[in-house]
Amino acid sequence: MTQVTSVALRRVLDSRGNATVEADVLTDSGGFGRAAAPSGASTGEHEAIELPPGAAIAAAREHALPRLVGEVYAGNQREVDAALHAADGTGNFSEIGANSAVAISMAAAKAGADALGAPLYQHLGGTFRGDSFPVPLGNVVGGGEHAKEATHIQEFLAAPVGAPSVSEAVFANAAVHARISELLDDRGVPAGKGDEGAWAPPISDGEAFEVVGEAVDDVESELGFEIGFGLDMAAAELYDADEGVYVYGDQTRSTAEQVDYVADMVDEYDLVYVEDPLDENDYEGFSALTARVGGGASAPNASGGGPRADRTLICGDDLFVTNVERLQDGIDTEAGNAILIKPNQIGTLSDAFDAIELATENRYETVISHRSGETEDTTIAHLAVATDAGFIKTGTVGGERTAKLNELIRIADDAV
Ligand SMILES: O=C(O)[C@@H](CO)OP(=O)(O)O
Ligand SMILES: [Mg+2]
Repeated sequence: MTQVTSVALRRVLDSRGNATVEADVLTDSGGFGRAAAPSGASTGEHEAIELPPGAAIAAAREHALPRLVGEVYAGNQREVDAALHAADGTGNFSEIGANSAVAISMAAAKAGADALGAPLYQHLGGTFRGDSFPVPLGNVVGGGEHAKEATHIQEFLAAPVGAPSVSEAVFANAAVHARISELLDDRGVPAGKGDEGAWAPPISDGEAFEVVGEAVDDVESELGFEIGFGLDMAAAELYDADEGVYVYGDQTRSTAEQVDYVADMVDEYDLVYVEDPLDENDYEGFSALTARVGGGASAPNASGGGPRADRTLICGDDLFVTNVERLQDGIDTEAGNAILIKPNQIGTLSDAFDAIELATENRYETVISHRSGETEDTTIAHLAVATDAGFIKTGTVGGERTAKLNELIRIADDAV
């Protein structure tokens, strides 16, 4: 029923106007799945390798398709993903491209779900999933690698941790985004948008903290539930390894100063979430900051599940790159208490699941994430529900972002 009978690959557009890989997987009973690879701009140096789409497609056609078509069952995700690894043979997908691998892996999951007649989240997570939803982290102001002449910090995020439903959470983030536009207008600041649809105003990080803090407070009072404030600092992009300092325009901070700066911002703005506050190789700095503001990596979760609002989440994205070995190093050194999960960083859904499982066993919060270059693909919405993730980071506005947010609303409405 779920035996793979064909895999088609093509180049399609992503949200930045670049080419990316799309895969179609078909099974013998007519199950069909289509998925496309996203692409990062602030990529971690330890990520699986993305090849130019044309090269990734050619290599996957040559090496992977013979191991998939007529050979594996789309309903057996581990078998599909093992075939992709065997076809690649390198450990980091540099032969067939992590972009080809992830597109095929996700398309196979959808084809398996289709053949079995189950929604994707249920195929991936089992029949008891679908009642608990992630808190959407909404990028509302940003710069870094996602927008020129804007803030040094890559993402200022709204985190509607008190929203009574995922739909209200999604609309709360859109309301914060809209409120920021008004506040920037009041200040006479013009603002275009960055790669993920966040406002990209030419203001200092300090001013962005003020504007986002005010917008979050305004929308929180208007809607009557708690909206937290978070950041993705993408600090590896700020770090000058030769000098050992973080560079914010003409200001620099040593590692100790960076830890102090982040801890001060956590206190001042009551941050619920800080991603990549330090360089992607600085486990020590992550553990120092986690000990200071993260409540310790093994702090008990007072609510017994779901988002851990009792502590600031210190999340590793470029640090862990969805990789179980790097996460294990983090667990051993108590570096961070949350992990960003991006399937294309590691190349397959099975590898992403392994990282989620290891994180959960060790009380690390999981945050399922988009990339700055995206498509209309909605797999990550299903992955978040399937794994009971506490958070999803997938933007606030813009078609490729709302595709995932609206899919969460549909899942909650039993409409998928
Ligand atoms: O750093 C990040 O978390 C992501 C997504 O927001 O950006 P990119 O895809 O450019 O790595
Ligand atoms: Mg990040």
